[in-house]
Amino acid sequence: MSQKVRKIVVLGSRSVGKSTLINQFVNEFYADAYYPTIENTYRKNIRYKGQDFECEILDTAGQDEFTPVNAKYAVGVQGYILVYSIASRSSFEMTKIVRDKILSFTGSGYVPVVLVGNKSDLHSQREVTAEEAADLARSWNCEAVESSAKNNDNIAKIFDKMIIAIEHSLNPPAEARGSCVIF
Ligand SMILES: Nc1nc2c(ncn2[C@@H]2O[C@H](COP(=O)(O)OP(=O)(O)OP(=O)(O)O)[C@@H](O)[C@H]2O)c(=O)[nH]1
Repeated sequence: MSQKVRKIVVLGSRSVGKSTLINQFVNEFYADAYYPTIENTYRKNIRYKGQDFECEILDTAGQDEFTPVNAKYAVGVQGYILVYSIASRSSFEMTKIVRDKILSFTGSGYVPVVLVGNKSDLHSQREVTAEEAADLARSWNCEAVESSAKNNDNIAKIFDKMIIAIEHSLNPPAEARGSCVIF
């Protein structure tokens, strides 16, 4: 069966673990060292419902409120993984700013997103509850996942949920498409 290509962009504040979680997923590799990313593309196949998806995953430099969303992060992109650290409220707030920028750049009211609270191993430093992340995700009509790239906890789940969200957006159920009845 032919492979479908899915382009996914990973965005979020600096040092929340974007590169680390991608490396855990793609290369099963974890490093404690921190090297700020400029930009990197990774590839990995994901199998979902008997279909293979060739995922192109774009790792980006940490965002702040002044970082523009450029065409690279929008043209041909089907889904976004927005990452914050559960130990950083400001990084959680940044996911809202980044999503708003994507919506205004693409001129759409909805984009497939998985909201990821990484560093879930840092229990004693937690600043963002799982409930408020779930509430935010619900308001975006998307899913929230807490992960630890350090412990390889829930990393594959992030990408599974991303593929599901993209497939739903490309093939919405009939009622969401506004089905008609022919007599
Ligand atoms: N405790 C803990 N540390 C993590 C986790 N994920 C990443 N880190 C650490 O956090 C630091 C930053 O990780 P990166 O993956 O480089 O973060 P980034 O978001 O790609 O950073 P930028 O390239 O600046 O945007 C590194 O020292 C990682 O080892 C995690 O799940 N738990």
